[in-house]
Amino acid sequence: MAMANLARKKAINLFNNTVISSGALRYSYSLSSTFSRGFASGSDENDVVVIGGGPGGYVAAIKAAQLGLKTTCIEKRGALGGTCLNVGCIPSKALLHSSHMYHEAKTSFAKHGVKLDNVEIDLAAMMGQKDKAISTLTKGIEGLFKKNKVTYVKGHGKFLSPSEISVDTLEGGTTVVKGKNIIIATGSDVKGLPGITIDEKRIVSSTGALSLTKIPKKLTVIGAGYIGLEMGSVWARLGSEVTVVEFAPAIVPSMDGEIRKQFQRSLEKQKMKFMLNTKVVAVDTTTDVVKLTLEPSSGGDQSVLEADVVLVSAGRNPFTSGLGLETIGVETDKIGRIPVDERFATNVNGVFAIGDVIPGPMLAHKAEEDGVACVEFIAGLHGHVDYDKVPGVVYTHPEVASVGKTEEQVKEMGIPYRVGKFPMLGNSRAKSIDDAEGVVKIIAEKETDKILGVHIMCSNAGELIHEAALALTYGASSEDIARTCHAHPTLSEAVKEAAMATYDKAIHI
Ligand SMILES: Cc1cc2nc3c(=O)[nH]c(=O)nc-3n(C[C@H](O)[C@H](O)[C@H](O)COP(=O)(O)OP(=O)(O)OC[C@H]3O[C@@H](n4cnc5c(N)ncnc54)[C@H](O)[C@@H]3O)c2cc1C
Ligand SMILES: NC(=O)c1ccc[n+]([C@@H]2O[C@H](COP(=O)([O-])OP(=O)(O)OC[C@H]3O[C@@H](n4cnc5c(N)ncnc54)[C@H](O)[C@@H]3O)[C@@H](O)[C@H]2O)c1
Repeated sequence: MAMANLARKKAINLFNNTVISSGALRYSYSLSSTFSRGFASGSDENDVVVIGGGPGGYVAAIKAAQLGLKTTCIEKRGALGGTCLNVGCIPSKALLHSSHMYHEAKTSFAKHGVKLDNVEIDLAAMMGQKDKAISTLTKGIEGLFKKNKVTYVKGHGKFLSPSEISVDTLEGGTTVVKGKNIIIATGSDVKGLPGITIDEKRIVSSTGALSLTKIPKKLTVIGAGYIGLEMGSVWARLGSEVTVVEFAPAIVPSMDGEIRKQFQRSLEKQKMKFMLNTKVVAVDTTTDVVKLTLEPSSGGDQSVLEADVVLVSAGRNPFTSGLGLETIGVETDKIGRIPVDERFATNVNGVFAIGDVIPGPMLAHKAEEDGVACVEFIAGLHGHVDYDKVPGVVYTHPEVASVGKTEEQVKEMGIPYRVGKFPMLGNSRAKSIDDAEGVVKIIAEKETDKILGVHIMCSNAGELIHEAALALTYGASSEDIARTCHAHPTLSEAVKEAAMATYDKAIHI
């Protein structure tokens, strides 16, 4: 999927040859026939119809409208923003923040000379603050649609033909929306596990875990990935005894091994328990407590674990149910994803797909990048997304953020490399705020010093990682970062020091 730099340069040359006018960029649609079915001439036909109003879909719709294309977005949930805004990124970050404040008030404020009596949780108020954040943001996107003249159709869309979508509208009735180009941005849904029925009360998906009305005494999490660790952290901070059952031998299997070990130790200090190499083989909900039968991943003696609530967070599946893909012949792969080419085109002419429904990391910012690039291709321009440089962040405390290759991947590729590390204990800002857990790790090619991967565990790692993402995007060396002046005292200085340690020596350790 990633477009090579060479292809990008070619694209820019093509762009320069065709569309620059008086110093301003004017978009020429002369190339569009190569990429799409062209553009609408009739009054009721759209240039672009987007099915799904999540981060992939709504961003694609706004960008298409900004490029001068007549655009409609169809969304069935009655609110824009998709999984991310309604039941994903935003509510989880709201609860992570609120629960962190509670935990800090209970465990750290006194050290800073702030004394409070009887710190209490008002769970309803906490949920209320989360809900307010969601509704403000979803209304904000509706405002952006109006500003950019995107038509918003509320309802469930289904293909009648490659250029016609039948919509069962939320207000009742059916309407047909026509488009020269259709973008499928229908996202993903929780992956269920055999024999486990999600009721969103005692056996919950992330959606249920974001809206519990009572703090469970015992919470069992199935899957030590992004959702399990973030939602596990929320409820552990609020007082639940959290046990995470993970099939693989490690938490977040995609993470750099060294960082992952430190991360697990940190979560264990926060009283989260881990049962690795373990699978759930049966769940019994017939009594007051849920009983999970566990077994080693490779088979062996069984044991029983009791919980009040069980969170199923073992991954997500692409969502295309009821979309009528079979009517128009859009192909899907073994796990239901829609394969696309480098222009996000499916096997059916004029039908494109982006975001969680296609292969690649299931992340909101990746879906947004897909959306922009896809409509740029439709408009006859050249989009660009490099999946190797998509940052990933686990928003626990400390946060863990990474971009580029892990040390294990670099080793496997046989590239000679150097590693530079800097512990947060050597960072004056982290020490001054008494939040110095973690490390910055940089991996660079030995011969050229070009940065291959950056892994950060610390408070605000999710903000710090973007310096590294930019460095990777522009092919920077560790010396480039090390010689860039960083403001003092900041957590970012740890990135500079790790870069110094990569090509030479750090100062403050
Ligand atoms: C608990 C949780 C936390 C997360 N946290 C983060 C995070 O912190 N950072 C991050 O980057 N990612 C996070 N994610 C992942 C992120 O939410 C997804 O990667 C992102 O939402 C994908 O965007 P999308 O536009 O492809 O799909 P979605 O956001 O899933 O949107 C698809 C939309 O299409 C609509 N739709 C589906 N079928 C139809 C149809 N036939 N007609 C009309 N509408 C339809 C759906 O209702 C939905 O609103 C999180 C996910 C979860 C579950
Ligand atoms: N901060 C973020 O960016 C963020 C937050 C939440 C979700 N997300 C996205 O949402 C997606 C889904 O999140 P997720 O946490 O459900 O998936 P995940 O892929 O991150 O983790 C799933 C985990 O479950 C384990 N697993 C799978 N089957 C199992 C089984 N039968 N028993 C025990 N463990 C099992 C896997 O080994 C893996 O570690 C992720 O791909 C992620 O991209 C991102």
